[in-house]
Amino acid sequence: MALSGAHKNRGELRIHESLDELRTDLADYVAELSEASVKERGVFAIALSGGSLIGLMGKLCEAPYNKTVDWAKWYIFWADERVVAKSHADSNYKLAKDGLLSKVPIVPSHVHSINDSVSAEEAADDYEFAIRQLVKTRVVSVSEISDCPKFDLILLGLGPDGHVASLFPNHPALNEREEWITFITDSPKPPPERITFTLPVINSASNVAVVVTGESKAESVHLAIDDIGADCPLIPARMVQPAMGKLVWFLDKLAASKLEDSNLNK
Ligand SMILES: O=C1O[C@H](COP(=O)(O)O)[C@@H](O)[C@H](O)[C@H]1O
Repeated sequence: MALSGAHKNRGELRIHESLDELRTDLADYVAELSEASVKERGVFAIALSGGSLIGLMGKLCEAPYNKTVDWAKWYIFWADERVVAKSHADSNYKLAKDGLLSKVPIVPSHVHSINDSVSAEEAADDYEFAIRQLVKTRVVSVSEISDCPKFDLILLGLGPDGHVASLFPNHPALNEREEWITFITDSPKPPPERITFTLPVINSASNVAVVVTGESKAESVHLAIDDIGADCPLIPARMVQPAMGKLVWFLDKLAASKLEDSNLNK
């Protein structure tokens, strides 16, 4: 790891010299959380995002992880999904299926993807209902301080505009406090129709990791993490603040290039 650091409110920073190093650290991190969760609860409830994240998780399909991780105990969810057919190139499910899930022995019935044959609103309702059933059976545990599900791990990417999951800057979905899953039909990034975990669900997780690479995201990383005063734009990534859980940022050098030195152990 090139640098590490910690911001008092905004989590642990892991900054990597190369993408290869980041991929290995991310695979180690996910494998360790999986092992701890299976030991404690018998299952590992993990929520994925789309975008560049899945490619960065690729090492999990390789030795030693493909053999050592207890894949049969994994339950897979999506922190956000585009409301398109599962075979569509824009589908976050398809991305994860092709890049990860088809390469490791996941139990097919443990893969909880959205209903893609209904409207975005119905897909969000259906997904929340499905998660509520899994909370009842303790596949997903429940937060001690809210009525929200407590995922063992939520993995997020970051858009150059500061969006996480499908929570976009200045969008009303950011204010949703009642629903676990909400929907949007006007995403500024195509495709327009999406469902997304709400901030209360993200912030109820036991662990949240935000995985960010590339210079185009450096400004958003700075705005999400650094202390930049009251008049700074409140981008969605800055609102990711797990109440009881642990937040870790996996960054490459380019994504970290605008971070203030005071956050880094140099
Ligand atoms: O639209 C989305 O974008 C973000 C970021 O994607 P990236 O390719 O820039 O890493 C992603 O995390 C989210 O799941 C996806 O729906």
